[in-house]
Amino acid sequence: MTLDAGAKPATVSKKDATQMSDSACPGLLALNCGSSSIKYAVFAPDMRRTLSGLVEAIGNGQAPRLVRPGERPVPFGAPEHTHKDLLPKLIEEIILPQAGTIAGVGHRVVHGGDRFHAPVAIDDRNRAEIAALSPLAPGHQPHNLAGIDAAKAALPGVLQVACFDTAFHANVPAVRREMPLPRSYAKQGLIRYGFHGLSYEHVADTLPRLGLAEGRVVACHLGNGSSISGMIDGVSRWTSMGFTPLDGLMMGQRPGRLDPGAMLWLLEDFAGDTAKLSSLLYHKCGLSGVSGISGDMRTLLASAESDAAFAVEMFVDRLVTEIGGAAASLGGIDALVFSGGIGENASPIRAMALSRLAWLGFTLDAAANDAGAERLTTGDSPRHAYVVKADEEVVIATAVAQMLGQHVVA
Ligand SMILES: Nc1ncnc2c1ncn2[C@@H]1O[C@H](COP(=O)(O)OP(=O)(O)O)[C@@H](O)[C@H]1O
Ligand SMILES: CC(=O)OP(=O)(O)O
Ligand SMILES: [Mg+2]
Repeated sequence: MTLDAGAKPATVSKKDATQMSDSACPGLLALNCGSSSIKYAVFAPDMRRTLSGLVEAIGNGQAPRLVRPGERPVPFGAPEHTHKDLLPKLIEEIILPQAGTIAGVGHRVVHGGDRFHAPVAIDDRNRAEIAALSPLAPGHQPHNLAGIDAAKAALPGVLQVACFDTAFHANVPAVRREMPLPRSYAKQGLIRYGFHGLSYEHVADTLPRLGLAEGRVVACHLGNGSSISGMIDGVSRWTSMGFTPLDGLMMGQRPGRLDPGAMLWLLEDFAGDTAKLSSLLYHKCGLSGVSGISGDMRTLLASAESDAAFAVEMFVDRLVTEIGGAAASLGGIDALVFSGGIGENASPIRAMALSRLAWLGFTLDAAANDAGAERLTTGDSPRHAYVVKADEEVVIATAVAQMLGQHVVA
């Protein structure tokens, strides 16, 4: 990740950092406000994680839960509570009492538009620019701003850094970034930005350890929001998401790719009420709308209802279709990566997808998949599939450390 400001990072060795006392080593707080969750982590300057947790199931009709490593989930707020309601309490009552001194806070910001291609220190001017992008990510950007405001109120004067989900996809070639519209629209910024870039950056950082520093990798971030990144040598060259996080795969509440004619028909059906159409597309479609039961993959996999099975089947069908599209666009595929809450945990989804991808050279190792192993394919499989645990937080904290001039060498 490169820096927007021309800061020259000083280098702190991991050994030096671990020899300092905690008070001499103020921490870095990473906040990841997603569509249905708030993930947090505090890191020491050597990128050791000293605290982490999440609040999940926000805005899905259930009571949100606070989940901390090694502890039972506990209710945290009421079903009607939004990210904005929960963030001050989370930061002031849960995170800060255990975090020690905080030197900087980094935030996931879903949309950077054509303005932000690298992390920036947040000031009033660029906060306003981030806010102006809210209509392009209404299910995310307001939550990201709520995180920025809550952290600023709790930690006045502390550096706040915005890290953009869109930045990773800046190298997608124009022929895939632009849409088949009159090109004047692309000049106005109506292009495919792609999202989940912080998660894909972590995947790209992990590829060398898997022996995949070079080659064509299709990475699937499957969470409440889901997308695919087609990478060549760790650089994004294809994305399933578009101008907004509505495009591409079927998601928890969002439909993914739709016939534009269907949108026109819906808009007429809603008598031109775009707010009503937006609410349908961001909150009432996908797994939730199709099943009529839940947008939560755990619930659907545990259900005996045929509508749950139908929604799951549609999710997998869309997934393998987009993986095939990414592979065709990259000119082939050398490896597949699953990440995100579904990608990491839902072994039946991975099994269904990999079984249907045998034609691309993936031979499922059912026992490894069921056991949650890192490699999901047999030793003699022509191509391999892996699980990489999503970690947007370490990418965010690294950007904050660099902004503070602490480039840690492990
Ligand atoms: N053990 C599991 N089995 C199946 N699905 C799971 C499991 N754990 C989490 N998930 C699914 O992961 C999704 C949430 O993914 P996550 O990446 O945490 O969300 P977010 O996009 O809000 O960050 C939900 O659909 C949830 O049901
Ligand atoms: C961009 C996006 O869909 O994010 P999330 O997975 O947090 O909904
Ligand atoms: Mg997510």
